[in-house]
Amino acid sequence: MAGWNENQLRKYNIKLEKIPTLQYDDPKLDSHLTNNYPVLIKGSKLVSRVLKWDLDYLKQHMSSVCCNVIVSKNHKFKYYDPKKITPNMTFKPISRPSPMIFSEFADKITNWKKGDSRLYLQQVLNNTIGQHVVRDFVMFNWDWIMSKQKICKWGPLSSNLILIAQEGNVTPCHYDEQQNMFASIRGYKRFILFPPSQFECLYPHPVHHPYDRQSQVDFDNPDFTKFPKFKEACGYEVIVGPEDVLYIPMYWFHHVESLKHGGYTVSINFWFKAGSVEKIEYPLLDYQRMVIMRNVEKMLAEALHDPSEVGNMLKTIFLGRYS
Ligand SMILES: CCC[C@@H](CC(=O)O)C(=O)C(=O)O
Ligand SMILES: [Zn+2]
Repeated sequence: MAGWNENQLRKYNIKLEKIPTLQYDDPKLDSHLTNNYPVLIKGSKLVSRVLKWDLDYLKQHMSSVCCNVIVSKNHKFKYYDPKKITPNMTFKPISRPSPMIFSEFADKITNWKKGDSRLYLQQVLNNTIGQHVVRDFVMFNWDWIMSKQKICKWGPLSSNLILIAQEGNVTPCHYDEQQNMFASIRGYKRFILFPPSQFECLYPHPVHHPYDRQSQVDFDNPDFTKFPKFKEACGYEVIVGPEDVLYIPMYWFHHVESLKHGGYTVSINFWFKAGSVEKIEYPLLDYQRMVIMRNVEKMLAEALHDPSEVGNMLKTIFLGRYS
């Protein structure tokens, strides 16, 4: 008996495959992780000691903590890097940060009405969030996840985010440059993942754009004229429920939604820096090709001293010579 059903999922016309599910102690698990292949992991008890982290409990223990909350005029919370907004740019994001204390966030989502702006709490778990929550934090199954970090030769744990989303909230398709072990505490989230090899179908914004790493394609209303190859995208879908852990390999695109009518969701992610690559092997891995493309964009912008000239120079290099 799954705790969710199909009509809680948003409708997209994208071809979808399934992601494998393995027990935390399955001998096949490590080869998925070391080969940067997504997998849903059951039974790890990674966050089982904090299943009590619901709004009431957190209101009790971190009510006056100021948290990073994103507010959106619609259901999409598309991340942007404010440091990449330049003075001569007209950039009007739909969602924006609106820090508030936890009790205010809890009250706003409890009393939310259709038409109100939506909220998404995305707070780094560190010692500013109060001793009680920090004490719970140490009760994660660190032995297990650190054993995976070691086996996979990932870099250090860079951060944990606690994520509290309203039902129906969407984090649009994007990729991260870190390995991610994503744990669900409350509610169900639907993930649609795409491998780095589908870069050409997902059209991420230019590296210097505030929406760097985010797909330009609006899944709710794809513009097939501007993004024709999106028709060829083939996603890998998985529903992540309480106590499940999803491994999201670095550079894999992912669209994430908190199921409609499922109540608010509470999740924790574990971002690990990429490990250092001992020796480059050929043929290159698809994620390494994304790293190269990012470096070309960065180097050109640096050399030209103007990110807006990068496109023209790439066109000059390519048209009639490589096309
Ligand atoms: C800010 C991080 C949001 C998260 C997706 C989600 O749970 O909405 C994600 O994209 C990730 O963990 O990488
Ligand atoms: Zn992400």
